[in-house]
Amino acid sequence: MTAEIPADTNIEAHSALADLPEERAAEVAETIEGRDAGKAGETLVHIDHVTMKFGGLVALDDVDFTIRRGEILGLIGPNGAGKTTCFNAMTGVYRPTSGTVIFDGKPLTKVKRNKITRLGIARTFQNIRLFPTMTALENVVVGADARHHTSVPGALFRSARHRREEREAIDRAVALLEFVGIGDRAGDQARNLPYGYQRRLEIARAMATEPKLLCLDEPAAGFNPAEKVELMGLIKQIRDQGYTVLLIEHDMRLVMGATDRIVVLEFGRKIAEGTPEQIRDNPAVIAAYLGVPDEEVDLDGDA
Ligand SMILES: Nc1ncnc2c1ncn2[C@@H]1O[C@H](COP(=O)(O)OP(=O)(O)OP(=O)(O)O)[C@@H](O)[C@H]1O
Repeated sequence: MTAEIPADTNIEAHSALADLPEERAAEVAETIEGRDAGKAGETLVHIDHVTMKFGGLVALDDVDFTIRRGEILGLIGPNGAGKTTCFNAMTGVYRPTSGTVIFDGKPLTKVKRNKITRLGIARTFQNIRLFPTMTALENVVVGADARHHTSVPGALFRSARHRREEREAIDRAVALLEFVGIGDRAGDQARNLPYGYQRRLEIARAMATEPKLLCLDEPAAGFNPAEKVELMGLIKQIRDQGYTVLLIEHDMRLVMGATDRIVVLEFGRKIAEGTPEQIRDNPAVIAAYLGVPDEEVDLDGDA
C-alpha cells in the first residue's frame, strides 16, 4: 500500500488554516500557538542513558538522545526494537530501570502518571481512544480541562474564573478542530466520524492540553497513501505553530519526508541518530532493516 508513495515525496506543511478566511485563519493560529513558539533548538527532552528491563529482557539498553524544541523527531526501528517502551518511559507509563528522562529541565522519574499532562506531555495512541458518545467538541474540551486550575468549589459555584476557563477551553477547542480540518463536524458524536477524522480529533484533543511535547504513536495507521501524506503535512504545520513532536511511524518514506531528525533503535539500542539524509545512507540502519519482510522499508526508495 505504502509503496504507492513516491520515494521523493516532498511533504509540505499543510493544515486547514489555508482553507479558512484570512482573518479567521489568523485568529485560529493565534489561539492554538504552542507554548514553546520562539524557543526552537533548545533541548526539551533528554533521554539520559535509559535502560528498561522486563525480567531478563532488556527492552532499552542505555539509550541516550535529546529532543529539541520545535522539531519533529522520528523514532524508528524494526518490530520489537523498543520504540513503544521508549515512548512509555517518556510519558510516565514506565519508570526506567536505570537512567533518567529529563523533561524541560526536570527529571521525570518521580512524576506520577496523572501529572504528566500538566507538565506538558500529551500523546495519542495506536488504537484510537476517544469518548465515543461525546461530540468532537466535547472530546477536545475534555483535553483542555486537564490544564484547568479551578478548585472543586470554584467549579461547583461556577466562579468567574471557572466560567472564563470554560469559555477559553471552548474557543480553543473550536480553533483546534478548525486547524486539524474537522471544524464542520464539531457537533457530531466521535463514534459517527469517519476514521480519518477520528485520528485528527485525537490530535486536536492532545493539542488542547497545551503540550510542550506532542507524542504521536503511529498516527497514520490505517490511512491510504494520500491521507498519510496529508496527515504528515498537518504534523509539520503543528511544528510550525510552536510545538515539539515525537513521532513513531512505521512507514519509512513518511518518516524520511516528514521529520527533522531521526533516532533509530534496534534490539533496544540506539544504532543511529541524524537527519533523514544521514539515516538513509547509514550502513547500520540499512543492515538493521535488511531481511525485514516489509515493503515499507525501502530506504533508497527505488523498490
Ligand atoms: N510490559 C512488557 N513486559 C515484557 N516485555 C515487554 C513489555 N513491553 C515491551 N516488552 C518487550 O520489549 C521489547 C521492545 O518492545 P517495544 O514494544 O518497545 O518495541 P517496538 O519497537 O515498539 O515494537 P513494534 O514496532 O512491534 O511496536 C520487545 O521484546 C517486547 O516484547
